[in-house]
Amino acid sequence: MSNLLKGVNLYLIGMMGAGKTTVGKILAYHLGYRFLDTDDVITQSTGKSINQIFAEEGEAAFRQLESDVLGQICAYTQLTIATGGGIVLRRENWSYLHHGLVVWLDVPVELLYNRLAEDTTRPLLQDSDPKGKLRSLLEERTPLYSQADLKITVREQETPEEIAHRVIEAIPTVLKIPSYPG
Ligand SMILES: Nc1ncnc2c1ncn2[C@@H]1O[C@H](COP(=O)(O)OP(=O)(O)OP(=O)(O)O)[C@@H](O)[C@H]1O
Ligand SMILES: O=C(O)C1=C[C@@H](O)[C@@H](O)[C@H](O)C1
Ligand SMILES: [Mg+2]
Repeated sequence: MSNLLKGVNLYLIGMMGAGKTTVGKILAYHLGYRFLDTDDVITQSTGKSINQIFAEEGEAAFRQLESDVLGQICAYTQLTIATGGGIVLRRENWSYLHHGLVVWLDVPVELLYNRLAEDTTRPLLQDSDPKGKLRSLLEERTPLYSQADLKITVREQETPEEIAHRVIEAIPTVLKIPSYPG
């Protein structure tokens, strides 16, 4: 299985709560890849939670950190990377993402909401209408997520293992094998 992607990085994109972190760890295991999460790299390198960064420095500063981290990560190979839900917002991030294979975990708003209802770690959901916020973010970002190489539409009740399995099955249909001159 570790040969499937020939070292090409796999980037998971999608909304908050889509399962990028959860499914990404399973995919990394099956692919024989290392796992990285851009949100975790940011919190570890700054020593601050994402809530804290948003509150103290603002979203724009967080987005800059996110681009910096992505720029560093894409120099490596054999990684499965769970990205932050908003990574798709900056055009420059796509030049990094497209070094690898980009998989969009597309999850209906109802399911996202059920998963995140009790969660206070997503600053953008600290809203009087979190479901409405999820809906408007998804609407705004759908054209961006659609730039992924692969879209996996997640069904209710589908386990992270099942989703990871579907991603692995679909990879050969969209493979990007590095080409070497000569
Ligand atoms: N297939 C699934 N079935 C049930 N629960 C799931 C599934 N995938 C993820 N979850 C749960 O949903 C929550 C959000 O998942 P996760 O943190 O992996 O999402 P994420 O896409 O990484 O979100 P973020 O962009 O905010 O980092 C977690 O509590 C996780 O356990
Ligand atoms: O969807 C988003 O904009 C975000 C998702 C999370 O992964 C974090 O990156 C942060 O909470 C912002
Ligand atoms: Mg995550």
